[in-house]
Amino acid sequence: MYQRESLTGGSWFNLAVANPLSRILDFTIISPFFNPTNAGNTSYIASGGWMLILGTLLEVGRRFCKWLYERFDIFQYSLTASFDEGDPAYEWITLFLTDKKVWKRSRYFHVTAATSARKWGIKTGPPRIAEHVDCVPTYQAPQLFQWKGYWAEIKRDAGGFAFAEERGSRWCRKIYLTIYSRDTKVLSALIEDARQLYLNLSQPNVIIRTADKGRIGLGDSTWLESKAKRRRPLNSIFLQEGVMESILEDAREFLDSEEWYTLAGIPYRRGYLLHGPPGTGKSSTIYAIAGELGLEIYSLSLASQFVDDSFLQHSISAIPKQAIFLIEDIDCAFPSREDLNEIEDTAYFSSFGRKTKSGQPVSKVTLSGLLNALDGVGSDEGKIFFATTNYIENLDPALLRPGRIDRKIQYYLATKIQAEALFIKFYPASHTTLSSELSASPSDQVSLPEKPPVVISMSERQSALVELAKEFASQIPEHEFSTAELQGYLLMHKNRPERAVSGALEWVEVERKECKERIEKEEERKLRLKERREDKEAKRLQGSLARIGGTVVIAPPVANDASVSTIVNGEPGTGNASNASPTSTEAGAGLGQGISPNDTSAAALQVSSTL
Ligand SMILES: Nc1ncnc2c1ncn2[C@@H]1O[C@H](COP(=O)(O)OP(=O)(O)OP(=O)(O)O)[C@@H](O)[C@H]1O
Repeated sequence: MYQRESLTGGSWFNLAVANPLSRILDFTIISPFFNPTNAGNTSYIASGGWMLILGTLLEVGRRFCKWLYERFDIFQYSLTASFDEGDPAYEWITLFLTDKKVWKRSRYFHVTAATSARKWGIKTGPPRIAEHVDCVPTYQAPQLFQWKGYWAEIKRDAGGFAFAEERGSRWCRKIYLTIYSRDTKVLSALIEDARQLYLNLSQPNVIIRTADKGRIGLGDSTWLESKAKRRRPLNSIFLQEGVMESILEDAREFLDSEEWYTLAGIPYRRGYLLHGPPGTGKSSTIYAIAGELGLEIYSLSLASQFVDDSFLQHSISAIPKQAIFLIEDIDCAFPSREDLNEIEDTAYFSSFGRKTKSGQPVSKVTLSGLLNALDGVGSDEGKIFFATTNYIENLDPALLRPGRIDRKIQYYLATKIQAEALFIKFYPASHTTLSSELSASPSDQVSLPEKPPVVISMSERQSALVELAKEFASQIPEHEFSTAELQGYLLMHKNRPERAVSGALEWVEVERKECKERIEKEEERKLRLKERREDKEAKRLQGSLARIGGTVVIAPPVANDASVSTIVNGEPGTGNASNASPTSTEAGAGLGQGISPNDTSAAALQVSSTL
């Protein structure tokens, strides 16, 4: 009775709405199920029912409003975009925020001294605490700022673990940009503004991105590591005449002809292979071209233990349009037969994966995986593919076919002309002092006669240096040393061009001697490996024959493996007779022991039956 009174008496709500409804409920819906004499209980249940209906109506109303809001854009006054770390757009926006000094009210900063993380060399963050670190605001608390009259807000995720199939988890960072406008063009304009700023600021540098397995995860965020390398002027690289110009022209033409490729139905991509001895300028060429064309480099090492076929596919498809995809030392994925044998014999597992004894990593990428990745969707968007190798002969013809590799450019050891150009570049007249200009220093007293310092004009110094360069070049043998080696030598005499010239002949002799020793050591190593392999094969064969009741006679190695015949006999029914063949390979196969085709020297094993 008390409850009924409290519901029906007193409040405006009960009088105006609840009362009539509860009566209806009382008499039409609920009453038939209860005893009419028990009026107190009935009204309690009726009020509950009414509350239920009211709640339902409110929820339906809320959902309806939400539906209207989402569908008809009535109440929306802002647009929000999110940026994932690892995506190039994330970098554009962080640089934009830094440039707009949005960090001013930030209270949290990330400090880094790692050069790889300090990207543009601009004054990022607050006034620098020290020149040796970068302070970058974390934007963990939302920050409001104005851009071209629009209010915007920035917020960064504190981070969270995102899980990616097969690849474990990574710490995922996002930036949310909310702009208080209903026009998507405003948002696009802001992002374009950020991109332009990024391009302008990074112009003196080439941005090189590398894939990072540690944080690979959802979406396309594979290229998490990036570093900025100072652009290298084209004229600081000395190649055979016209080589640099022709690559550059070809790449420029390619970048300008997207429409032509589309009309012709040809996949819009271009591949270059730079091959030749180490230290001849292959990588330097690529960096210089990237700087000249304003392209970013996405560099992947096939030797990395986390790079397998699916990673390769994923990372190529994550490269944006008009960028350079670079694979250095592409041959490492396809070792020569000799290397394969070595890997087989000596491979060991380190904490960084499988390596040969000499420390050469063994790639997990297969040829078909690489071909698929290069042919796949990801490779079809104006990407320029560059690969370098020291051993073109190890590459499969399938990889070298046009469409995958459109141009092959050979690099050579330095010529005299290159040596001369390098010398001149090394000693610019404006920054070089000739020893004749110096008063003899104590260290020079032994080798140089004491002379009073002389004053010479810049042009005189210039012509003296040109003469020195010619003299230097005349002492360097053609195609014997790489440009990197010559550079290393000149670095030893950075401020003393005359010394560089006078010591060149001696240096050549020393280098030749060291090179000879290196070659001899390498040959010895190969010989030891070969002997060990032959020994192993002999033991394997002996073991097999012992099992089937034969004997093995090991004949001395012969010069021409192919001329050696192997006689295999064994118990009837073991298949030996039918498998007897002139090559040890087949003989081995007949015994159920596979011998690699390269082991023809193992054909020196002559096997005869005791039966
Ligand atoms: N042709 C060249 N002109 C100017 N500098 C060169 C040239 N070749 C090599 N160098 C110098 O030698 C060093 C190594 O060069 P780079 O890495 O480009 O050679 P590479 O052919 O790519 O070697 P590797 O095959 O071992 O990767 C760089 O510092 C570069 O400045």
